Amino acid sequence: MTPAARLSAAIEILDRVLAGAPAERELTNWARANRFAGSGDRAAIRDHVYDVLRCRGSFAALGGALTGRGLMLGLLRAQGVAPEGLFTGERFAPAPLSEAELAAQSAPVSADLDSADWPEWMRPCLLAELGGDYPAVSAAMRARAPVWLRVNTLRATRAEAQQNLKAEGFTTRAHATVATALEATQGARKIQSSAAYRDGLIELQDASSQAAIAALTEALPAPQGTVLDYCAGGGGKALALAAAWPQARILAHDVDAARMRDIAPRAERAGLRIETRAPGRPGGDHALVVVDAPCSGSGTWRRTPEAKWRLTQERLDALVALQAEILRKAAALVAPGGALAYMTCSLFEVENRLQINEFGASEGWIARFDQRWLPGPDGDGFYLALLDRA
Ligand SMILES: C[S@@+](CC[C@H](N)C(=O)[O-])C[C@H]1O[C@@H](n2cnc3c(N)ncnc32)[C@H](O)[C@@H]1O
Repeated sequence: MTPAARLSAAIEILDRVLAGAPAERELTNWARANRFAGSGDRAAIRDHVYDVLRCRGSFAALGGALTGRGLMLGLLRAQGVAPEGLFTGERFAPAPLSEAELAAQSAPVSADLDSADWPEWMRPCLLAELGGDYPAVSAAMRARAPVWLRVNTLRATRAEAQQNLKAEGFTTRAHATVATALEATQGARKIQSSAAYRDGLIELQDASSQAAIAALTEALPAPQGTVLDYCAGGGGKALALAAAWPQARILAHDVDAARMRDIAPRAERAGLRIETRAPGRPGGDHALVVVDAPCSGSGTWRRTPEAKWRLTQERLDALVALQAEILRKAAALVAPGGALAYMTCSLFEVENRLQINEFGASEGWIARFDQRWLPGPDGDGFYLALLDRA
C-alpha cells in the first residue's frame, strides 16, 4: 500500500472509532476485509490510529476538525509534513483538501497542545495533583509507550537474557533502577516469537509494575503463609511475585474466571507454580493479599488512548466505589499479622492515596508506605500502598 492509501485506511477506521466503535475491533475488521494488506501496512495503519488517538485534542485543533480526516491532517501538521502530496484523490489516496481544510492548515492554534490531549473535565484535577510534573507527564502521554520486559531471574540473569535476545536480533536496554527490567529497543513487536520468550526467560510487563513488585518484595522478604492475588486477571503480578518469592505459595483469584485462563500457560513457560481459585472462593487467612484493583488505567493511557477519551466523572466515581468494596472484601481475607497490598495503574489520587486514606480510616488499616510512579520513559503510571491493621 502507498503511504496515502494507509492514510485513507486510518481515516476510515478513525471515523468509526469517533462514532463509538472500539479501535482494536475496527483494526481487526479492516484487516479481515482488506487481506491484500501486508503486516507492514497493518502496523503502519495501527500506528497512525493510535498516534492520533493519543493526541486527539491537539490534532483536531491542528487539523481543524474532530473527524478522521481532521485528525490525520493534524498529525501531518504536527510532523511538519505537507498534506497536499498525500491528499491527492488519486487511486486510494484521500480526497484533496477543501478550502476550509486548507485554511485550517495555517490557522493559529493554542500554544498548550499538551494540555489539549487531556479531556477537559480532568485537567484541573491533574494540574492540582501532578503539580510541577504536569507538563512532563502531559508530554509523555502523547508519545508511544516503551515496551518493557521482565526477566525471569529463576531462568536467567538480566545479562544472560539480554545476550540471548541479542543473538536472536533483538536489542534491549537495561532499566536504570529496576533490576528485572529490559526495554525492547529493536524488534519489540516480534518479541513474543523469540525463543527467550517461549522458553520463559522473559515476560512482557511494564517497568513500573516491576518496580512496585520489587518494592513490595523488599518490604516483605519472606511471607509466612499464602499470598493471594485477589484481582489476578491474566496473572502479571502473580507471576512476578512467584518469581520473586520462589518459596511462597501464590494463589490467583478474579471475579471473572475467563480472565485467568492465561495464568497456567504463562506459569508453565516460566517454570512457576500458581494455584488459581474459583471466583468467590479465595480462601482466607492469607499472609498477604494483593489487590491490583480495576481502575481508570490512566497511568497506561499511552497504550490505550481510547480509554482516556471515554472515561467520565461518573465512571471514575463508580470505579472508586468498586475499589473500596474490593478493598473491604480483600482485607477480610488477611490472616492476623498479615498485610494488604493495594495497587492501581491510575494517576488519580482518588483511586490511590485518597482511596487508601478513606479505607484506612473506616476499616482500621494503616499504610506502612505508599509510592507513586509517573508515566515517562522509565515506565507507566502506577501506585502501590502496603497496609497493616492499625
Ligand atoms: C487491573 S486488572 C488486574 C491485572 C492483573 N493483576 C495483572 O497484573 O495482569 C483488575 C482485575 O480485577 C478484576 N476484578 C474486577 N472486579 C473484581 C472483584 N469484585 N473481585 C475480584 N476481582 C475483580 C477484573 O476482572 C480484572 O481482571
